[in-house]
Amino acid sequence: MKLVSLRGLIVIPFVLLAALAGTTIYLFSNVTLSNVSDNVGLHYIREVENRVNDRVTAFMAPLSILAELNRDAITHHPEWLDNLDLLAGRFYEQAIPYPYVTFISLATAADGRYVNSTRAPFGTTSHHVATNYTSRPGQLEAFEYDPIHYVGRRIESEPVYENYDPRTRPFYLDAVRKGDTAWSRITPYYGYQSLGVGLSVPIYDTDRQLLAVMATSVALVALDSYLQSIELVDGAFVFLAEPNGDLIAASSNDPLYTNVDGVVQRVSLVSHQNPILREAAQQLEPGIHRIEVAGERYLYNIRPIELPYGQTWLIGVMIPDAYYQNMLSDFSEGLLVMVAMIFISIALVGSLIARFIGVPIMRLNNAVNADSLRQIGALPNSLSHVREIHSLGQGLKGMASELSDILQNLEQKVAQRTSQLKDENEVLLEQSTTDELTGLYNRRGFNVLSEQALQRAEHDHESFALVLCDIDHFKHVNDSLGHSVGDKALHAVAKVLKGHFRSQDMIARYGGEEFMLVLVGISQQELMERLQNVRQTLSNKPILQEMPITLSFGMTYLASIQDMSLADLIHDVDSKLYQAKNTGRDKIIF
Ligand SMILES: Nc1nc2c(ncn2[C@@H]2O[C@H](COP(=O)(O)OP(=O)(O)OP(=O)(O)O)[C@@H](O)[C@H]2O)c(=O)[nH]1
Repeated sequence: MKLVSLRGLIVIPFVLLAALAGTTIYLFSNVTLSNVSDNVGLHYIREVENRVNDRVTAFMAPLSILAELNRDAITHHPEWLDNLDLLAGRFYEQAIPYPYVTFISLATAADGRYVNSTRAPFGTTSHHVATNYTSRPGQLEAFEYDPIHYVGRRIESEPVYENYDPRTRPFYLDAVRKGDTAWSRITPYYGYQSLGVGLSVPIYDTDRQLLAVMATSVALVALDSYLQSIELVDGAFVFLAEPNGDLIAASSNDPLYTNVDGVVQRVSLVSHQNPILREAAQQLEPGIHRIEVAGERYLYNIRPIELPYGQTWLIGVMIPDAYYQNMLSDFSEGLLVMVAMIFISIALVGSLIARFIGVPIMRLNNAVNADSLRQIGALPNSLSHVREIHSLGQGLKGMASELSDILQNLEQKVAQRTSQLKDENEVLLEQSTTDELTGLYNRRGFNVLSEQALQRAEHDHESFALVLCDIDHFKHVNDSLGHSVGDKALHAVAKVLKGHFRSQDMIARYGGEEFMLVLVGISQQELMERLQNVRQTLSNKPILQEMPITLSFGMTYLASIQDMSLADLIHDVDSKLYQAKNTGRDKIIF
């Protein structure tokens, strides 16, 4: 089973969570920002377009209003055509509210009479009327407006045109050709720095006979001034153009037409000196476009303006991406900081949780796994501020303290019990190696100690002697005096033997009435002396009054151990004892 550390379990998910949250917020916000920025750009474009659209629509409205107003009036009052002076006054007064309306004119179809209200494109200073019938037919002259007679004093400074037949003029021909209201081409006014456009209306009688053509025109310089007056963001453009790309007005202060040697040519977007407008000319379909010029990207929209009588103009607005990207860059930076803060906060919370939970639990874990109750006892009382962990720590400390006491008691008891067992073992060992009747070692005692004695002698280069002695005719003692007397005799013999040997010498009851002596580091002479003394004592101080007790001895003596096994030695003393028994008893054979 793969194990995971608690700290890792807390920190890693938190860090992953923080990274996930941060990335999600960042990506989501970036997408949102991107949408917002596009929307900001579009919103800006729409705003400009709406303003231009409203302005153009409002600016151009008088043309159709005046055209329709006069067409309807004259259609219903064809008799007015008999006195064109009345119309001179009417046209002059109609032009007053509209400073950019340059001409309101009328030409009769039958005889080519012509009357107009004329004004320079830039204001009211030279507003007057003109006719081609006042002095003599066909002579076009300018007159001051007279509020009573309408056609007042002739203006000497204005030129006079002979044989002026309006029916040959484009405004007249356009209307007649179309048979309905017609727009004129946009052309510059002669002698004025302004483009102009006109609307001409054929007026018919009830039999659809052409009575007259009424026309009106407006100077477009105001639209150009208006576009230049709009406060645009840096690098932005607004233009008003015809669908073929010919410019009508633009926010840049460039000429809208050229006049080379009297040849007038409109400036078109397609051949404009500004590369951005040239690029814009490639996409004149209504809608949103993206263009790029010299590494600068633009959001660009074309919106058609539908004027009356089938005329369409285009409004183009371009704004550089940098505009709204700059606007939003501060927000993006703020967003980055915010994302970083969220990331750091979540990671910090994870670390704090890891610290408040993970660290104390790790300390608990280390203490518990240290194989020492003392480590648990040494844990601080304020292990953690988390209640459950604090409680766990306290509980473990309590358990450790209790266990420590129990162990201490247990150790004491074990020590006591061990000591007792040791004593008991010693007693048992002694009992198991001691002959009950004589108090000497028994056969088991002999087996254990004789081997040790042999090794000690070999190690210390000491002499080693083995003596086996047997009570003579002991069966006779038992048989004649009884077993209890026999036992008493055995006990007495043992006592005699003990009395004649050193404390380090081992004396064992080897068989029923057989005794084995093991002696290390004793001279053969001394040994012999001691054995003789035993015989002497038994002889001098009889154990039993009824009969003497004698012993037969088999003895083997080694001044140094030379590859002799104990079994060999025992066998040797046993044969010698047998020899003593067979040769009269009460003797020592060695
Ligand atoms: N009372 C008493 N008799 C014992 C004890 N152990 C052995 N005996 C007796 O010792 C006698 C030994 O007899 P034997 O082996 O014939 O030897 P013996 O009569 O001493 O003859 P030799 O050894 O040849 O001199 C037996 O009668 C045993 O019953 C004991 O613990 N108490």
